[in-house]
Amino acid sequence: MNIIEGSFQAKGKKFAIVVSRFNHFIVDSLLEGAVDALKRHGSVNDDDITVVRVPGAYELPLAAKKLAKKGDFDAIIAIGAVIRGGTPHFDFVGECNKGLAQVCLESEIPVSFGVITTDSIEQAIERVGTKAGNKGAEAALGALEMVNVLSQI
Ligand SMILES: Nc1c(NC[C@H](O)[C@H](O)[C@H](O)CO)[nH]c(=O)[nH]c1=O
Ligand SMILES: CC(=O)[C@@H](O)COP(=O)(O)O
Repeated sequence: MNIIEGSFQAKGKKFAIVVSRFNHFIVDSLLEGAVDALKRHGSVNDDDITVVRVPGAYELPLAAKKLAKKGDFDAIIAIGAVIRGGTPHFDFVGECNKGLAQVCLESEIPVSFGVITTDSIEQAIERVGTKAGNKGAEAALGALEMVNVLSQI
């Protein structure tokens, strides 16, 4: 039986992190977790990490598409925090995953999903490094593994 699975090792590989500024007090911790994971687990050089900031989660897919089209990156990590408010706006902004998945499939470049969608600030805080881990780091680990897996297919 042949099994293809990836390690996290990615020295020399290039990563773009597209990060939304909305809820920056949360997103900053997601970004920190993602960069830490790339460096500590992937041995990725600082110069091989590019951070692109956009206003909000709604803008993540367009920035990811432009980055994928440049062809300079082995993977893209999308980081954001969509926190439910008092209107259905959450339901629309949170759908940025559909655009990100489309970029991933069309470009055949891994676009990992580090956008948290929570009903409360407390839930968001739990997902940036307290009770529920750091979702930015998780997204980075997913990108590291996919770069390796795709290189073996
Ligand atoms: N409410 C949140 C937003 N809203 C802003 C949109 O993402 C977008 O930037 C705006 O509609 C202009 O096009 N964005 C988040 O990332 N998180 C939110 O909770
Ligand atoms: C996720 C959102 O768009 C949200 O922050 C907007 O808040 P509101 O629904 O109260 O306008």
